[in-house]
Amino acid sequence: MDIGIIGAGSIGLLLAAYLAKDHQVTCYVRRDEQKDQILRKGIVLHDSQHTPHKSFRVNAEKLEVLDRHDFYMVCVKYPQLADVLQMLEEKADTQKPVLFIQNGMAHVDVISCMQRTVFVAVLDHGAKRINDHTVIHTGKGSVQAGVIEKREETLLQDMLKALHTHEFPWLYHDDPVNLLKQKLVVNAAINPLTALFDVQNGEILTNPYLNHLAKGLCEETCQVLELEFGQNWEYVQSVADRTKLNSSSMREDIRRGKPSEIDTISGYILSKGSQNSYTSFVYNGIKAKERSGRESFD
Ligand SMILES: NC(=O)C1=CN([C@@H]2O[C@H](COP(=O)(O)OP(=O)(O)OC[C@H]3O[C@@H](n4cnc5c(N)ncnc54)[C@H](OP(=O)(O)O)[C@@H]3O)[C@@H](O)[C@H]2O)C=CC1
Ligand SMILES: CC(C)(CO)C(=O)C(=O)O
Repeated sequence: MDIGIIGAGSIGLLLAAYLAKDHQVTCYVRRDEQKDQILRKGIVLHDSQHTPHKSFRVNAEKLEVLDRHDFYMVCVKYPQLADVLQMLEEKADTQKPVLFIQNGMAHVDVISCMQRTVFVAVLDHGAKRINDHTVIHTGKGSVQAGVIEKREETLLQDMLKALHTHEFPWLYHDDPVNLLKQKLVVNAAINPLTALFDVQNGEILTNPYLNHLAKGLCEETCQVLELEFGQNWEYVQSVADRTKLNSSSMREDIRRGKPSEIDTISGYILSKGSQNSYTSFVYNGIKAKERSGRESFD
């Protein structure tokens, strides 16, 4: 298949490296330096500490020259999604499907209104970009994708069969919105707290005050999403334990002065419910951090 991957950060580079083995891949980036690095050196993938790294040849282009492909995959973070959607509307082949892999849920409302075939996916891979053309596969998992419109099921299933390998599984899920909801509970309870208090994920379990706040966030999120609390709170705690030494993506964004995904995580919950005092506090707290970060760069 001929695949266009938009955004070559941790996830875009990871997908591009694995797909390049069997498919023709073009990475769309926004900086000339990144385009040059990928074209000159290929994508370097470190998939474990014990195997030598491998390099994969892919094409690279600036997003402004977005071309025709069989399948588009959007791998930018939520704050950059609006620019990409505009470019897709203007330049991408309207007959070809687009897969969105963002965390959070605010994008679902937006993409559901697009006049084209859209799919959503949830990844449980861990990936970390170490430079413009190198990515470490920090945690192996799968990509689970599903449709928004039932009538597009067969098309997606056929495409996933073409992408799937034992080494890097691409799986069909018949209720992707539910998967996104479960992931949203984890991100809503862990990400803003770890960013506000500048702690690793494990502190949610070991600091009783943070544990109390995380539980409150989890309760509010489950209520808005109409999910059972007990099971989801267990899940949040198991993820915090499994990733106890990780620094959450929101903490990293705030530390680097980059816009976070707060609007599609806590912001989405606030947009759907009214009595959410814990969520409102962390939402405004992260917004305040983003604002002060920006002022210090001005
Ligand atoms: N990392 C992970 O392990 C996981 C991430 N996710 C989700 O996947 C999504 C992507 O995450 P991740 O890869 O970590 O994010 P990154 O920040 O690493 O990558 C985003 C990339 O998008 C690029 N980008 C931004 N705007 C544009 C644009 N207009 N045109 C072209 N490229 C653009 C950025 O370019 P530049 O380098 O120039 O800033 C960057 O390379 C997020 O929603 C995240 O929540 C989900 C599961 C796991
Ligand atoms: C699961 C968790 C919290 C792992 O750090 C994550 O998804 C993130 O940081 O965005």
